[in-house]
Amino acid sequence: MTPERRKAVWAIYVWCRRTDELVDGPNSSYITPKALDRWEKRLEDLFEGRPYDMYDAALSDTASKFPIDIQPFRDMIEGMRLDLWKSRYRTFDELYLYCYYVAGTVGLMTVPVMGIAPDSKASAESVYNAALALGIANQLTNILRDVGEDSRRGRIYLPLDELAQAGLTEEDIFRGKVTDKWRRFMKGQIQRARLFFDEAEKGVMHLDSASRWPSWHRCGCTGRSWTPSRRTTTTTSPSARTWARRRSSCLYRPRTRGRLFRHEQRKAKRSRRSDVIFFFFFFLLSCHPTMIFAGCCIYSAICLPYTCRGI
Ligand SMILES: CC(C)=CCC/C(C)=C/CC/C(C)=C/CC/C(C)=C/COP(=O)(O)OP(=O)(O)O
Repeated sequence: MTPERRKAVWAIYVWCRRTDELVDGPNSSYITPKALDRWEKRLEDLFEGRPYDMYDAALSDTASKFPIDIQPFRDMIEGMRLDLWKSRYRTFDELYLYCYYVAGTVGLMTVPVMGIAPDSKASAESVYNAALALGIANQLTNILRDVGEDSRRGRIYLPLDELAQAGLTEEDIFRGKVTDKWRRFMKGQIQRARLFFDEAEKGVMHLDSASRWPSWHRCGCTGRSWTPSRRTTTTTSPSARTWARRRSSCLYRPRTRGRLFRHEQRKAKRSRRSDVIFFFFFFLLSCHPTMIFAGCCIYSAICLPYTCRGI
């Protein structure tokens, strides 16, 4: 990513982190809806070029350089408002809305910074939808990872109607006992999160090429690596997290990368083919002792640069 875009993404990240800290951080017990209203007023001010502090100034600067819209930022604050009073989600629709507020919005905030590839034939809407899906997928994954932690705070972010259909109760969640019913239920939840990752992955290749790598990383490593993990269906312990992270770096990277950058793979294959042809040519020349020097010169002057271009 270009340094300017990187700074802009940091500014967005810092604002999101601070917003999240309001309801999840050490002072969260003092946060009231009024405090969130003040935070929203501060957001409006910084979008109008009146930042309160240097972190706001970073986002204010980003808003002046990139076509970011204020609405996803407002929506994220709305998600924090929800977190102040809501600790149960009756259906997936309710949960989806929460996921949009607290995570899908991040996708919408970042696409204008990352940029859409100039040669992309995809509509802007489909790229934004993919970005939204990446946020939802990550939030669902976090929810599945943190069931134990959330339940200790009295929160259940799993759709209650689906829990009931699986024959599970709130008590089962608080007890934290892993049963076959629980495993079956989690498998279904994981499958759904993976669908959102699939949706997101389709959009990454339409991003500006300089911005694809971090998005792909979020699709393939930090998020999705959790979802196929069997261990996450049975435990939410820190060791399982470490295990899943390790797994993500060795298994998921090559597979997803292969899919995302298929055209780059084809390019590399073409380059390997030309490499073989040139090497053969070089070999023929080198058969005669007087031609070894000439062969080296021809190879390094003509063939090598041509071969490397394709990589
Ligand atoms: C796919 C396309 C077209 C674009 C990508 C656009 C981007 C970068 C979207 C990012 C969406 C995203 C990853 C949102 C994050 C939401 C989330 C759940 C954050 C939590 O982050 P963690 O670091 O996992 O949280 P913890 O601190 O709880 O571990």
